[in-house]
Amino acid sequence: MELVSIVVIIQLFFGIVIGLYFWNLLRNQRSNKTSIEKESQKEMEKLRAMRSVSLTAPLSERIRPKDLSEVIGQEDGIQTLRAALCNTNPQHVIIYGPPGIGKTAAARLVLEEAKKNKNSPFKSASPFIELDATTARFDERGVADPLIGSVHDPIYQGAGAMGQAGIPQPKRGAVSNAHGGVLFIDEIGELHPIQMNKLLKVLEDRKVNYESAYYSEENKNIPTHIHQIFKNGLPADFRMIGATTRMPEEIPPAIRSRCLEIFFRELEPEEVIQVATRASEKVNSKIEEKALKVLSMYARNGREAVNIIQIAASISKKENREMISQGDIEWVVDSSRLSPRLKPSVSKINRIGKVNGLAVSGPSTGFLLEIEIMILPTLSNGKITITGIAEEETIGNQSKSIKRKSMARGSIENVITLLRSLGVPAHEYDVHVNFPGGIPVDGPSAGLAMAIGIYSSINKIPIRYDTAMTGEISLHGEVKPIGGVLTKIRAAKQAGAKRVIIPKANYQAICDKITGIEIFPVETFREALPLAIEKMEYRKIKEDYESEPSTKSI
Ligand SMILES: Nc1ncnc2c1ncn2[C@@H]1O[C@H](COP(=O)(O)OP(=O)(O)OP(=O)(O)O)[C@@H](O)[C@H]1O
Repeated sequence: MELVSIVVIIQLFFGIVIGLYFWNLLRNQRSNKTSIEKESQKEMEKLRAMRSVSLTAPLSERIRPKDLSEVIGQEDGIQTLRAALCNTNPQHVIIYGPPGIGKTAAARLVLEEAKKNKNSPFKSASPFIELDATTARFDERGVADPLIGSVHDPIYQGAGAMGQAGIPQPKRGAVSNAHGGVLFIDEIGELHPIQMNKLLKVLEDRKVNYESAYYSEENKNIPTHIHQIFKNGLPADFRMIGATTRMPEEIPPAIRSRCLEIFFRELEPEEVIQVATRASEKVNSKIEEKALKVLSMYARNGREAVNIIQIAASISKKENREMISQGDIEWVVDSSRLSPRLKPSVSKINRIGKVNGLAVSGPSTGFLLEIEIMILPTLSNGKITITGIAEEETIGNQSKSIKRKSMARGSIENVITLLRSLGVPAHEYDVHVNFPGGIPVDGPSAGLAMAIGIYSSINKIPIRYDTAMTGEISLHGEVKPIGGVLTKIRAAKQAGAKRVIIPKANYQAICDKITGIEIFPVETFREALPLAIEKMEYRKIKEDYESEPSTKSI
């Protein structure tokens, strides 16, 4: 009897101990939970307080165009963008252009425009997902990849309840979030080559395939949706809009070949004025006309124009003035150390050995380039000196590039041979060609201008100051096509040229849309010459070299 009561007492004792242990555990859990909740409440308070504070949005955001028609100066680019995306079969596109000219603004608006077409595959709920390639870094082990997505394997911290159960969890990337809509990749040229290759695969397959060493088809713990994703991939059917300030050659050909390429151009001073005027209206300020003029000399793009207005408006308001003055703009320009827009203009007189060439820098910025040529009787077989141009240039892209000697020298040699074949004794002179201004020039497209310049110097015939020209020249005097012709024509017009000579092979009907400048498409040097030099003098030259037998092939 006594033994029984001892056993009961012991059982009771252990029962109480175990009970106390679990009770304590439960209490700890509860107090843990309450302290987590308390902590969370405190953080929520802080979050609410943070959310209640907001500075005003930058002006460039507030005046961001709300409709494609509000994007100034990019009519051609936008027309192509519409053609690419607002139809029954939208295409992937890449938009090239310098910074701050409306690429992002247009990309953000085109999906909304496309949705208005009832035959468009985009639906009202189609998403627009934006990703900045400069910050879309990924982890090589595949733990995190904001573009493609990744798999959280059970070993990773934060894998949660599923992780504890040994379940790998696929995490969506931007390509899947954009499913059924548009994925906008800003600065696509900065994407890491590995991400670029993965992106290509997704564009091809229209889905993302995930892999994990922790995935097993037999694992019954894994939920059906995860089995589905590992077996069939995650849908990623979208249209991509890439934007870049890089040159097309710097973008991998594989991605370029899948996209329609669209070029946005630098804004002209009058267009910068339009953006600035809208910006000043938005901040309820008026602006002097002279102030706008100064602004357009310094702001290279829409974003710069808006930023200048924002600061100038706050100066004028601080001084209780409604009007932004020329002085306000000058102050901003000076304190921001802005240098004036490079704005070469044609000279006012016809000159010997001075010719208006045309160059393109970046994807779509054109320049007028006054090429200077000086000749001196040679001391030893005709020396060629070139200044103002890189002696060596790099061609290719990020993954593969080669360096080569500047093509300008080869181009001048061609020109000299051509002139000699025309009976012009170019070899009897030392020729010095100078490209002032440090503008990057590609040698071949300045061929025609150099030929005209050397011809003018040797024959002492002035070149027309109102005429600009571009074109590669062959040994037989043919004017060969070059790149960026529309940009160059616009640059010629901007610089005050009234006439421009271009290769006939570059002429397109679209050239006629550019008003205020006469365009002369030519096939040969012989056609270009009378257009480029003073009329009176041409008659004489014509007589001279028509007597030369070697000109027949020209
Ligand atoms: N063509 C334009 N028409 C109207 N506003 C413009 C234009 N270009 C720029 N802006 C103004 O400048 C701001 C910046 O433009 P946006 O971001 O579209 O330029 P971006 O070409 O995408 O530049 P980045 O390459 O630097 O991203 C816009 O919010 C708008 O206020």
